[in-house]
Amino acid sequence: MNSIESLGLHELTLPFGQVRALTRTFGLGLHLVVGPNGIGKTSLLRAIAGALSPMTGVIRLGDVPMKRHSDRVLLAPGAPPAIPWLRAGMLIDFVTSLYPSSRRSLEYRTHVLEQLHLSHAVDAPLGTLSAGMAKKILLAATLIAAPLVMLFDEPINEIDAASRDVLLTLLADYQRDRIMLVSTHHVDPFREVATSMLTLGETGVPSVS
Ligand SMILES: Nc1ncnc2c1ncn2[C@@H]1O[C@H](COP(=O)(O)OP(=O)(O)OP(=O)(O)O)[C@@H](O)[C@H]1O
Repeated sequence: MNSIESLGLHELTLPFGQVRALTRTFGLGLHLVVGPNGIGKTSLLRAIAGALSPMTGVIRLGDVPMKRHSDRVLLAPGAPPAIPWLRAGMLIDFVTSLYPSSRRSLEYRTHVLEQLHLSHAVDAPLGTLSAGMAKKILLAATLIAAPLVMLFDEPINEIDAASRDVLLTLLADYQRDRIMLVSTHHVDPFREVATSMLTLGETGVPSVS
């Protein structure tokens, strides 16, 4: 699978956690990354996003090193940047402005914000948002920027059940034309939408569906 629509990890070893000589290919769809605390799930997502340099190994999108495709990958991190005065909507608009070739329409932006009950939160400074609202802002920015590779670090931590269901629906809409990696400790909510599951710290790589 060497088309642009495949994300390949080749003998990847990371400086933190226990990712050692990991080889794996992800196609279109949603892939779970699971494993115990500290094993290296976040580090793996950060490496794919270009925020952490591997010790050894290569990450490729199709045949090309991922670092030459920085406009095609975005990580929704676990927590917002420490810029408390920044209005949430400005963060969304700045992030999405970096993805001109993939970002979605204003109608979709409005749809996502309404569905996640964020319409009023966009005017609030990040530092005044609850953890759950801040998490939803980060998720919304990624969903609206919509690059080929979307990475979500523990996306359903902190968010309420209704928002979780909305998020799962929004993610399902991208199953056919995006490569999504989701790190999580909660597999069950994703069973319907997940294509595969990578379990770090185990030799086997069980399939979800
Ligand atoms: N910048 C850093 N400097 C030093 N150690 C780090 C750094 N980033 C991560 N680590 C360490 O690397 C290990 C893996 O961290 P990582 O956050 O990737 O794990 P994780 O699997 O996502 O854990 P959790 O499930 O608790 O979120 C941890 O022991 C962590 O303390």
